[in-house]
Amino acid sequence: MVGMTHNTVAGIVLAGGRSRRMGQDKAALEYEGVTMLTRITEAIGERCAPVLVAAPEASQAYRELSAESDLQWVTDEKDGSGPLGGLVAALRAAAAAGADVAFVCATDMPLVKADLVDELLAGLTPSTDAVIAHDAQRDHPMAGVYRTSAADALAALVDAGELRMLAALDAISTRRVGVSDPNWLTNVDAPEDLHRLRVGA
Ligand SMILES: Nc1nc2c(ncn2[C@@H]2O[C@H](COP(=O)(O)OP(=O)(O)OP(=O)(O)O)[C@@H](O)[C@H]2O)c(=O)[nH]1
Repeated sequence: MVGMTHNTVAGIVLAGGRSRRMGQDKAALEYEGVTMLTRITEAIGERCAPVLVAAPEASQAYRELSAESDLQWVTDEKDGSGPLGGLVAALRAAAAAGADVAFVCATDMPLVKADLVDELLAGLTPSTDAVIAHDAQRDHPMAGVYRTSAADALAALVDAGELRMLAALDAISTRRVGVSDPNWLTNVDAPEDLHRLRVGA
């Protein structure tokens, strides 16, 4: 059955990266006068509760933003385990908050909309652990809905040294779906990406 309803869908923003290509922390970067983190948490907050921000304690985002923030922050269980390690910690926190499913995105996706959450949720079946967005270029594991019950399987991979998101998704039951507006999936890694977005190129 496709199109199940979910009582509680948490939101998870992965925000603990080092932003080396951008040269400054992407969570705190402003787009259209608002920080990326605020834009995204407000957009997904229309559908998701709680909204959790995952970052290692040592990350710039955690050190500089968490104290002043009204958001719920979840620290990675192990530093250096990358987005997958952050996802595991956040899925466990979402489960503890009563959510069976969480929408997951990166903090460098300023065009994420609540409609993306709805479209991915519509693709979740009883036997599916995750539904991720797919476009003509690639799969987008950081635009997906994940069952919180998948946390242990993903944690076992992290413990075994597998930190690649797409490889991890092959170890659980994952569906790929197209979304109606691929712009939602735009991510900005470097200053030129942000420039392109600002000039609408
Ligand atoms: N919680 C958590 N999030 C992470 C971690 N590493 C990356 N992310 C997030 O995952 C998303 C994708 O990260 P990347 O763009 O691949 O890496 P980055 O470190 O942010 O940027 P680069 O240093 O330029 O590679 C971003 O939203 C990051 O903030 C991590 O170790 N923990």
